Amino acid sequence: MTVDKASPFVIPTIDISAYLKDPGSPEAKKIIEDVRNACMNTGFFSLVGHGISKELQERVFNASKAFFALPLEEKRKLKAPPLLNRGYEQIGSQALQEDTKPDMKEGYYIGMHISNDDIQAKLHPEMVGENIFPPQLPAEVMKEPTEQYYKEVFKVGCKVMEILAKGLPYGDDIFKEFLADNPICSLRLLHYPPQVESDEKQLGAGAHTDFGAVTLLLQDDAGGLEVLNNQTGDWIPVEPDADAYVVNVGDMLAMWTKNIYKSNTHRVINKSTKDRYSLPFFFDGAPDVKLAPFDDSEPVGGRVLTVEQHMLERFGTTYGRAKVEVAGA
Ligand SMILES: O=C(O)CCC(=O)C(=O)O
Ligand SMILES: [Fe+2]
Repeated sequence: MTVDKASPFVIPTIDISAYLKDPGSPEAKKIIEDVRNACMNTGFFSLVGHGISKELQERVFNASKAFFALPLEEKRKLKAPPLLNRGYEQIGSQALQEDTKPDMKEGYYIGMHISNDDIQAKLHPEMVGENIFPPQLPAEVMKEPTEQYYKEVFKVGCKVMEILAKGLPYGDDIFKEFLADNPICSLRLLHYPPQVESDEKQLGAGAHTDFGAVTLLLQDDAGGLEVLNNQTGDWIPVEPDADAYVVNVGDMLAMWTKNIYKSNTHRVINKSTKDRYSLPFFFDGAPDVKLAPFDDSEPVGGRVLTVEQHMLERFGTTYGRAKVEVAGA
């Protein structure tokens, strides 16, 4: 499909409940088509009918608020090296965009809890291992809701991967290896303070594409997420919708499909006058899977990375860049 140059920039709303009920139904076929079209067009869609309860989502937002309200000195203790995708990162740790100030957001990563003695953790010590939680917050406040939520969004993410496979011409099991043996995913709690002064170099999250296969994002009602319309250069706001996950294609899907599926640029600026909280869930997959085009043609850029190599490169670039800024400040 070619995108009509005059076509408006649309982030469609796709209700997947009929697919969840019966993946063989005619309604499910339409959902597969709609998801495929969204991936080829803007790389974004708004997913409803996911089945995750408001109550659980609310508990996770509350966990996030309780955590970020802790004193900075206590939050700073919550790191789990050599793991890169667990624990706390303070404001200014990452610069998702080049030539900007480091991002004005703080975050907390939670993953699949796997013992550090497990062979997978030993093989992939930067990406696979144990979750950590602040001792100050009772388990029912942070650990339980966030780990439960991780499980439920993971299940929806697996369904999205299944729907994606069915919309591609490479067989329904094209992501089998990617989804095998506890694929790496991260739930990220994010907090953006309000940006009182407008400074074009200071973003909440600088313009970037996501690193993984897909992202499932829940945002609160503050607004501030914007997607780039590549044809016009305009930034299109993604309006908050409490019922919806903003789902977007990440770099891995773009690499596998040679950019037929668009890993689109987006950014966050919290222009509201209150704190903004969001919960992206990144589906990054099995670390040894190769990010080579599915059609066996030459990869864009000529180089094939594994999931892990790609993730470490993107973590290294975006966190490394912020370190340089801080050091030179
Ligand atoms: O906070 C958001 O709404 C989006 C964050 C984001 O794009 C990311 O963490 O990759
Ligand atoms: Fe993102």
